[in-house]
Amino acid sequence: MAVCTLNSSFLGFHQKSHQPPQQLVFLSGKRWGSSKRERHSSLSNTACVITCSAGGQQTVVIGLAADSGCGKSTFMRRLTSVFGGAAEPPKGGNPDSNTLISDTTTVICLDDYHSLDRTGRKEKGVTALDPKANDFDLMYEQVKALKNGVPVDKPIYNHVSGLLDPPELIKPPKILVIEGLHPMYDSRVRDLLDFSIYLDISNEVKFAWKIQRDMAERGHSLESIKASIEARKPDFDAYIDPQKQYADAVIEVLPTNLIPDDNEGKVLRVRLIMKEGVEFFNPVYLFDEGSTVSWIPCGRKLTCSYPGIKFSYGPESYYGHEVSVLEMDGQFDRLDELIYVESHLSNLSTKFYGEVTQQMLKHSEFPGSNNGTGFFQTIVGLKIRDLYEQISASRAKAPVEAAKA
Ligand SMILES: Nc1ncnc2c1ncn2[C@@H]1O[C@H](COP(=O)(O)OP(=O)(O)OP(=O)(O)O)[C@@H](O)[C@H]1O
Ligand SMILES: O=C(CO)[C@H](O)[C@H](O)COP(=O)(O)O
Repeated sequence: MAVCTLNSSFLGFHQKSHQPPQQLVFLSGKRWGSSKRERHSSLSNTACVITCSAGGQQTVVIGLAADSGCGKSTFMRRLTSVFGGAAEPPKGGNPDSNTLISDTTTVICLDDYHSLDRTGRKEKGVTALDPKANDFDLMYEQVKALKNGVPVDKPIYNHVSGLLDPPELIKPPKILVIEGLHPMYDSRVRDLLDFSIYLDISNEVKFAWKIQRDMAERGHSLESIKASIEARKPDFDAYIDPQKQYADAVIEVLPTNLIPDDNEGKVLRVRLIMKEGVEFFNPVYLFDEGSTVSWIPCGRKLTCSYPGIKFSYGPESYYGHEVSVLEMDGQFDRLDELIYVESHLSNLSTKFYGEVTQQMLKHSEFPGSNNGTGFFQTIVGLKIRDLYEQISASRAKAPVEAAKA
């Protein structure tokens, strides 16, 4: 049975009114809708669009939370690559759009829901991390509309000018990724997520990455970088960091334990924390599911230079949830040898032997490709593809089952 939605006013779904689009719903060829709605629809001057999906298929919504400069864009590039095809900003749109669209995925940046522009935040003395600087009502309404197959006019926060630009039209994709500071902050938005990820970069590592990027690419001084991190910290602790308790998967990035008192931040210890009992998500395991394992793979099949590589795996508790944790400390010398590690991991959701290694080799120039950040981001990308395929299959089956009953 097809479920079709006639949306008569998506172009009028403006940020000020916060009104969801008018809809007429057709089920099995019958039309369901109040006469008031029909009147509104027929009188409307706005453009119409019919979104129709076989089997009531909905958009799968993924949330990715992290502080600024913590690798969200890099992760998104790895994720879209798993689905094939390039991700690009909307064609012919605002050149400063933050949106990336590929055949399967649309990634929207939640900075677009800043309700205060740069000047407004300065005047009110709030940071972009403060919920007061963001419009969660609109975020909720628009993510819900997209999930239900209805296009929206999403605002754009322009990072170049610091202003709110006119909105851009976003059509419902197969997979919608909402990435940014607050995808799990508002419980209404959180409840719309089919899967959520938190990139948890420790302060030491965040500092090292920010210095590397902002000094080299943006011409900031060391002092100004330090000041900006310090200024954001109280709001980060209050509003961003607590979201990790809700995440289905957390990628935690810490300084290495392999070099005593290391303060260079080059060698990393990365932990993939995977919640147990999440529908359509089976945590990855090393050797034996549920056991506690420590593994040093360096030797004949994996080249390691100082300080080597150490993997660990086992069950833990995280904010009161049962989780499985896979940890990698150290870095790879040769990416083609990663196949050796991959072959010892199970539940990877790959479509063929060596797919993780292939993805890693394809993007060897991305930051984190020689350590657990790139490795685990790639694995999470494959798990999201699997989750999407399972959700789609179960939704396609549901109406058939209902029709049989
Ligand atoms: N895994 C990694 N290993 C080393 N450095 C990294 C890694 N991921 C990101 N970085 C560093 O952090 C910078 C920011 O990465 P990226 O653009 O992916 O983050 P972001 O969260 O999207 O940032 P923003 O929100 O500020 O746009 C990169 O230019 C790089 O210097
Ligand atoms: O934390 C951020 C999210 O990426 C930005 O700092 C926030 O969007 C504010 O932007 P700008 O730096 O343009 O004032």
